[in-house]
Amino acid sequence: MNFIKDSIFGRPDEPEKLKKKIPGPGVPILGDLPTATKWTLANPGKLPMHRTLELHGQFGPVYSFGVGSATFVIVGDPAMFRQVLTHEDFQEHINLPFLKTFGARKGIFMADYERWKVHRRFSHRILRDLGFGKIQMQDNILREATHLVDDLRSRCSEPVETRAAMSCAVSNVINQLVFGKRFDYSEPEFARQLDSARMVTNISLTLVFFPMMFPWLEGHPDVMKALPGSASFAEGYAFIKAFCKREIAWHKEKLDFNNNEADQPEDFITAFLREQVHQDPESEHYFTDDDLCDIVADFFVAGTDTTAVALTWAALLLAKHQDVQDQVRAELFYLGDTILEKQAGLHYTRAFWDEVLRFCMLVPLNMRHSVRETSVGGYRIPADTVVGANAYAVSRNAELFPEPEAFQPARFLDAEGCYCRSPAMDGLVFGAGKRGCMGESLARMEMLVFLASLVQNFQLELPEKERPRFSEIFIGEDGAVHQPKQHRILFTELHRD
Ligand code: HEM
Repeated sequence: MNFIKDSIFGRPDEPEKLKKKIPGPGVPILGDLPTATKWTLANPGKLPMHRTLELHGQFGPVYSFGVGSATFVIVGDPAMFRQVLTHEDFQEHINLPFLKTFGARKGIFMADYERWKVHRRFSHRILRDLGFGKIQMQDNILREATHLVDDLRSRCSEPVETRAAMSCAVSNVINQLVFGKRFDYSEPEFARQLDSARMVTNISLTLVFFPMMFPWLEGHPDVMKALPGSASFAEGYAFIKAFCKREIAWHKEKLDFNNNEADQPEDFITAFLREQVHQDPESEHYFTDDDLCDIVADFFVAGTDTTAVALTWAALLLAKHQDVQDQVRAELFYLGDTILEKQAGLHYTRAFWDEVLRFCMLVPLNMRHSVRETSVGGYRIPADTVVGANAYAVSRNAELFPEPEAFQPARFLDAEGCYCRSPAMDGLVFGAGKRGCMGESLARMEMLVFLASLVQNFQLELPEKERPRFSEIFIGEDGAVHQPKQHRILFTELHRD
């Protein structure tokens, strides 16, 4: 029994160890600011996630640094990583003052604990009723895949910026689910929507961390709004909220609340509004229109660029590794629309996806905060400490994943070529525990269907011009999601004989 408990939550820490100071970089008073600046200047083009790995090697699996009044603890050992994600002492996401400044308080991601609990439970129920993550969603995704293929086919003569194409397809799946409609890829309104999602996802880490280091900024929204990257984030977020508000108003207008026939609501907003009329507006758990707007905005932001960027990485890796592309295609080429029913037998494709997600690490650092005093790895963690579960360090752990910098889908296959899930992948990509990703099953479905539609219809290649840039493209860019640098891929149509 103790063994099971320890492997899930980690081993209880011995009291005498808890007195140790957590090692880490930095100098007295100025903290990590000079050391981080020196590293950035010495490593142009590299990202903070790369530094976390170096610090992990230098200081060990738990290290800490301070800047301003904030202390950050970063945990990169696999068992401790899972402890941070699943233990109730770390069940809250970090307080992100900049998000609150721009009005994101009532959805799921940033809601206070009590509100989060109600919103998450309720949203889960609605999504389940809408067939979320189940085979019913398949039709929506398959339909969108045909639009994606048509779009790429019309642009076969020249290299295509993959991320933009993937964003259209992925976003329309969320649009169907949440708003009950899809957009034509050429609609200007849709382009604005996608630009806005990108402005939000491309948020600079300065904007994320600076206000945490200098909390007095929270009382000075004007200064916060002047920080670098803030204008673009604010513009993107305001557009998404305004769009969600318009959609809610439109749904309210057309919805017939007296018609109880509609047991099977067609989208999230309709289901939410139907529930709202049965609630007592005086109750503390009453769902307001503002709650709905923020929840819907959370789904839109969390569900668009994450999956689109995963597909962009996958396309890039297929273009780079033609042998891998051949093997994925061999498994998917003749499956047509039956892909999701057959997925259990798609051994190479499942291994491919695990390796893509391990290799590119979309969310390298999963940030939580300690809700009470606790401990990790023998160190005392005071209440209200920001604790980062370093998924990137786990993904580069050579004991778990030999030659971690090599892209090798076969590492997830056994000697017979059967897919073999590694327990080390648990929580690595989608988080885990009560705060784990709400969209994992949908994202996995989309990744599989859209990937199949690409390899069934096109040969993917890196254009000559992009080849020398490969390592630069690969180091990628920061933001809420780790993404490859902008690039283009050549899609050549395949003909079935
Ligand atoms: C490849 C695609 C995706 C990746 C890599 C991803 C990753 C993540 C991660 C790492 C978290 C934080 C988990 C934690 O703290 O343990 C998260 C949270 C979340 N994700 Fe995703 N996600 C993806 C797709 C989606 C989709 C499609 C949706 C919605 C439809 C979605 C909705 C959410 C929401 C609402 C949360 C906040 C959960 C909470 O705070 O309780 N995600 N996601």
